[in-house]
Amino acid sequence: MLKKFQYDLFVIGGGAGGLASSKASALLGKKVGMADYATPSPHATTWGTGGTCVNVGCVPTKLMPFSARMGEIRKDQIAAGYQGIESEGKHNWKQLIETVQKHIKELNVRQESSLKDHGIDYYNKFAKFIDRHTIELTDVKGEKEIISAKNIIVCVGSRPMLYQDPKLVITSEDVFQQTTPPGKTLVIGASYVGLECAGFIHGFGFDTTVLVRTRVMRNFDQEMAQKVEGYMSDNGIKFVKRALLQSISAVDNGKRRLVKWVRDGVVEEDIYDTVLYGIGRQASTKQLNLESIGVKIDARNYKIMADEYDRTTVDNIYAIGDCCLNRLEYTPIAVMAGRKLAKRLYGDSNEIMDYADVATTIYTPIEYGCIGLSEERAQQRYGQDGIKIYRTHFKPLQWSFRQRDDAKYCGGKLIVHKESDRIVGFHYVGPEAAEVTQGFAVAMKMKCTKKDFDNTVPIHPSLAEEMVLMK
Ligand SMILES: Cc1cc2nc3c(=O)[nH]c(=O)nc-3n(C[C@H](O)[C@H](O)[C@H](O)COP(=O)(O)OP(=O)(O)OC[C@H]3O[C@@H](n4cnc5c(N)ncnc54)[C@H](O)[C@@H]3O)c2cc1C
Ligand SMILES: NC(=O)c1ccc[n+]([C@@H]2O[C@H](COP(=O)([O-])OP(=O)(O)OC[C@H]3O[C@@H](n4cnc5c(N)ncnc54)[C@H](O)[C@@H]3O)[C@@H](O)[C@H]2O)c1
Repeated sequence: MLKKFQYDLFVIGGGAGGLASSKASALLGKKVGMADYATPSPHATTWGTGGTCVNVGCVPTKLMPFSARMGEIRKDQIAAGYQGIESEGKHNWKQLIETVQKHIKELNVRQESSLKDHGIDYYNKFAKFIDRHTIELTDVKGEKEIISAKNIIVCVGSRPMLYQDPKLVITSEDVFQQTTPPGKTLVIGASYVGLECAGFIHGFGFDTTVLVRTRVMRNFDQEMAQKVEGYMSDNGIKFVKRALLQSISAVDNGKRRLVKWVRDGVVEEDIYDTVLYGIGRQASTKQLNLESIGVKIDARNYKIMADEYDRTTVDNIYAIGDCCLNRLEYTPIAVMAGRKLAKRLYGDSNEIMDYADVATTIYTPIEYGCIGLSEERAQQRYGQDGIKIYRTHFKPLQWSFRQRDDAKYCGGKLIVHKESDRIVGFHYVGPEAAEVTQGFAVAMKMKCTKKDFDNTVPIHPSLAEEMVLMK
């Protein structure tokens, strides 16, 4: 019998969700194709296979803070008796970028060979719908080809939101590739991207200011947000709060940026070498032709409307990851959603994603990890009398080598629903927040109670100190 479609499944987007769903489908015996194409940023930055996380997201944003911390550790090494490192030393930004990019290139190659190993046809081409089963693919030279598929998964992710003068401002997409040091930097936005970038730029010794429209980390537990902000500002990062950006213009023969903002009705200004936007992201769905084939997208942010089974409004088209409405924008979420979707489509599973109690970490100079509700949200849900808060403050053992006044910002908080004794919020500010929070994520998934927590024996006395106080 003549096969009607070239592919059982075609995946648009080769990021976290695309790689996971295409490989899982191929392992279940399906003929799979995948297109991935990074449209250049306004600064002509582009990248290879693997999507946001590998190229311009998790991987570089974690390598940079780790690298920045190495400078900090130098001071501890001296106190711990290491010799010959007394000089402050200079940091070479270009060397750092080359090292980070080398690692990313290795990941790109690994991704491509893994696709080959799975028998997946990979197209480094921009995809656009012609109809619900037909896709036009365009390569970098503008050459086109058409493919057809029975099912299609859209996981095109998102790109940084650009506000004023994109040519005068860089984003998280550009900063990891530019070999010239950022110099004096203004970061606009004070959530994940803004604070992580401000943290590592300052960590490498550059004068750094964060322009904050409302509050720092406004969607997070505010007590914890104040700890992160306090630590960062005690260490020299400046915060300009309740400030509305007014204009950005090129000065000094185009080399620097004059930025004006309004605060308390007064216009203030300063000149920076670099201005970086970290003001959120927008789904990359605009040029996909989705609406004309019947796939509904949200008019405000162009996100695809998909149900709990990841079905769009067209029955052979599915959507996962950052391009979907009301999804958490994290790599492991896109990966898990992709695998589960493949197993529902081609395996015997009916399992859907559970988005409750997902752990997250912001890799700020002092890391913050959390799971579940903030104190503010818990109060809204259960009322002020319906919850009990347990707090701890501690000095991390590894910070004992020298006097650190900023240790006061380390701390944690458990939010407990009084009636059921269930822990509904976990918050931690301190070293290795990602690892600590990850460990607790399982307990939260198992609907751990405060009593379970009290009965858990810690691994190490220093952890005991951190945890006992929460009891
Ligand atoms: C700076 C930064 C740091 C981050 N750090 C973390 C972190 O520490 N932990 C974490 O969990 N998450 C982190 N994230 C979020 C994480 O990167 C995303 O949630 C994840 O990449 C989403 O995966 P995705 O598959 O939905 O989309 P993406 O990874 O964005 O992949 C989409 C792919 O589709 C391609 N594409 C788009 N349109 C087309 C088209 N028409 N044709 C062909 N290809 C197309 C894109 O170029 C891209 O390669 C970070 C994000 C950023 C920006
Ligand atoms: N560690 C991690 O897991 C990690 C790291 C980076 C990014 N991410 C993911 O990427 C997504 C995007 O992160 P993000 O930080 O870009 O977006 P975000 O939506 O989390 O925060 C954007 C911030 O910019 C502010 N803002 C918006 N417009 C502004 C303006 N004109 N002027 C000043 N401030 C403005 C907002 O108030 C908000 O605080 C997040 O949802 C997150 O899930 C995750």
